[in-house]
Amino acid sequence: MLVLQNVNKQYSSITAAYNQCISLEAGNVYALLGPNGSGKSTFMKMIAGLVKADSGQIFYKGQPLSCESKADISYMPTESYFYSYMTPKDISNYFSDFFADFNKDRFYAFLNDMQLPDNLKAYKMSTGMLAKLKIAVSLSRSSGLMMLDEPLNGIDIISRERMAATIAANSGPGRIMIVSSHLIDELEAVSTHAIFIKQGCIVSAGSIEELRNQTGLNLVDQYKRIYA
Ligand SMILES: Nc1ncnc2c1ncn2[C@@H]1O[C@H](COP(=O)(O)OP(=O)(O)OP(=O)(O)O)[C@@H](O)[C@H]1O
Repeated sequence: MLVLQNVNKQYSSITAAYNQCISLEAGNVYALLGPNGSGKSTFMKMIAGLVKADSGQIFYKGQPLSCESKADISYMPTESYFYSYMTPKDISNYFSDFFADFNKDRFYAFLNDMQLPDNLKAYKMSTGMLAKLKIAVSLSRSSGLMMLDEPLNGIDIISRERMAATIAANSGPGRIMIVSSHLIDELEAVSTHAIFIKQGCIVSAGSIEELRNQTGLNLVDQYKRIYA
């Protein structure tokens, strides 16, 4: 459903050369793993069309990326992107104006589940509340390809497990979910596949079960073996 062929992005500090063909299938949750600066966000931003690859090609549902395909692809950045004066209620109006697939009922159900008030301005929210709000906004769209960049950052340990489970519960047969995180334990519990990135290159990828069988290690120990 999503194919990257020899995609390459050159920055002065690093060449992100995802120098192989990788294919991602609907129904799966991909844990995108790697240390700081390894190229996880760049990988997602190229798929979202926010960073232009210098070479290589990206195909979504059999077609090169286009305006139509981008309408079905969502990317949640690491940073908070809300206007400080907006409440969740304002944010739901704002996003439903921007995105035809934004479902307000689903958004309010997430607010309720996450115990976020709909009338509190963003500047009054804690880091964790803003992180949950970003997840609520992202999951309220019906994109076929959903990418969440470090969604668990700033969320307390109890809520984190719930948030990870909520993300996994919103994957499905018609959707590819790609989630980056340094919280590998939480992510392993809810992912079907893992992609390890090192200095801009994919160094290992596959289903979590396959990778466990091949290496005899859980994801944390595979991570240590690759990067330590
Ligand atoms: N706009 C940019 N201009 C120049 N270099 C950039 C730019 N964006 C990213 N980079 C470089 O590309 C490399 C990969 O960055 P990226 O943000 O993709 O890493 P990451 O794996 O998401 O890191 P982290 O875990 O810290 O978020 C880094 O060396 C970074 O400095």
